[in-house]
Amino acid sequence: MSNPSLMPVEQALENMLNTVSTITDKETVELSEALGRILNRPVNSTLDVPGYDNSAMDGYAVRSSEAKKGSRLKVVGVAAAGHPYNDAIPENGCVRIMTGAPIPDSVDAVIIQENTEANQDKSEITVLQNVAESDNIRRRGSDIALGEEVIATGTRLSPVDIGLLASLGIEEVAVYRRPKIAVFSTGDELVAPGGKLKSGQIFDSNRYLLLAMLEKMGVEVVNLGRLNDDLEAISQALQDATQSCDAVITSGGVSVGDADFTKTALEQLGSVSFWKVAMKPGKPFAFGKLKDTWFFGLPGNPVAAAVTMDQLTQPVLKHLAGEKHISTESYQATAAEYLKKRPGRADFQRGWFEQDNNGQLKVSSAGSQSSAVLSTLKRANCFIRLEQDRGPVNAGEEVAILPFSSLLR
Ligand SMILES: Nc1nc2c(c(=O)[nH]1)N[C@H]1C(S)=C(S)[C@@H](COP(=O)(O)OP(=O)(O)OC[C@H]3O[C@@H](n4cnc5c(N)ncnc54)[C@H](O)[C@@H]3O)O[C@H]1N2
Ligand code: MOO
Repeated sequence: MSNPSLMPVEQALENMLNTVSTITDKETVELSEALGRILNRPVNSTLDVPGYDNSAMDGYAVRSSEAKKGSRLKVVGVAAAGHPYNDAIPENGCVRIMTGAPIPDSVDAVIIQENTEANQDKSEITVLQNVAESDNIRRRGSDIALGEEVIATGTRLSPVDIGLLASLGIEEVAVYRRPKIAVFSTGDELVAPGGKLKSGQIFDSNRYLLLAMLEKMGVEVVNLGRLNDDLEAISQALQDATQSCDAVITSGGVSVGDADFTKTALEQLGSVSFWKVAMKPGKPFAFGKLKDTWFFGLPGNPVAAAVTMDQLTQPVLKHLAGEKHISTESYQATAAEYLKKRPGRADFQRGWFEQDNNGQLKVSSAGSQSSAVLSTLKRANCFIRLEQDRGPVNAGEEVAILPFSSLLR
């Protein structure tokens, strides 16, 4: 059933991830510039968080042994966030305390305001309920302890990470240099958007799609434009890209047609590790190297270019960029309809999934699965991932769905 000249998707990914090594250069960036950057070494806390025992509630700081139901305590002072109470507290005394305020010495609990009754001038309270030691106290270091690792190497910094770093007072972080990735498209028929189409011409959509996906990845992009189906021009562009780029991504010209020169150019100048993957769309994907620059030859059909960028190239570029913990979200969903599928290649069908009234995930086809039809990629919110050797899917069968990654949204 399988075509031996096509490499299974998992093997293609493994091959690339084992071949490509992570960038070694690092740099220091300020916190305000760090969003989406990848941490080059772990961040350990230089503080205890919280930095001191403090109150979780508005109420009264008390000695739990004295604050028994019915007992009366004298209010000897006030502690608020930013305004600690530093004096001694006499026997059967307590301190009015606000949320976030440091816990004064010699008390061990906070009784919430609702469990007390204050006299007219609020100089005394009556305890309405017992309180136990440590009640309503947020202990020093209970969130993060001094020295604890808070963010691991290889983490792509999220807004939450940025907030966490700020809470620790960290203003600079060590990150990997961003990879520099060149993109060009090939095809005599291609016209840049804004131009005028002559007979037999189409607009170059792939380059814009790929550049946008790369921008979302946070890499440095180099737009090398559109090239004619010309071996010399393509060879020159590939050589130019090796001067300064970590990787070059092309679209088109990797199939078997008379004008498919990209792969030929790479074979002459560098080396092709593999060509043709058992996936649909995306079969004529090529991977190789040109001097120190990695090469990803994506197919020309727009959906095949998008799928191979998302499913094959993205994980490898993340690895190149230093990102660890690269995972793909995948769920089981019930096929709402019959899905065509032939054994031989793993399908990444464009689907639309949603939850039905019972909370069950249902998925249906987004329409045409032709790799030339970009509009159904727009109408989809997931890929329906069907294994290489399986046949069609009947309505009601369970299938794997991959909700679109941030690159496609
Ligand atoms: N005899 C065979 N023919 C084809 C095979 C095959 O195995 N045997 N594979 C098919 C598959 S699968 C795909 S996908 C395409 C990929 O071909 P290429 O990568 O060589 O791409 P082109 O031939 O240059 O173009 C294919 C198609 O895509 C359009 N295109 C190209 N670049 C762009 C762009 N930047 N923006 C928008 N559209 C683009 C191009 O006009 C063609 O229509 O080959 C099949 N053929
Ligand atoms: O990559 Mo092609 O899509 O399978 O037409």
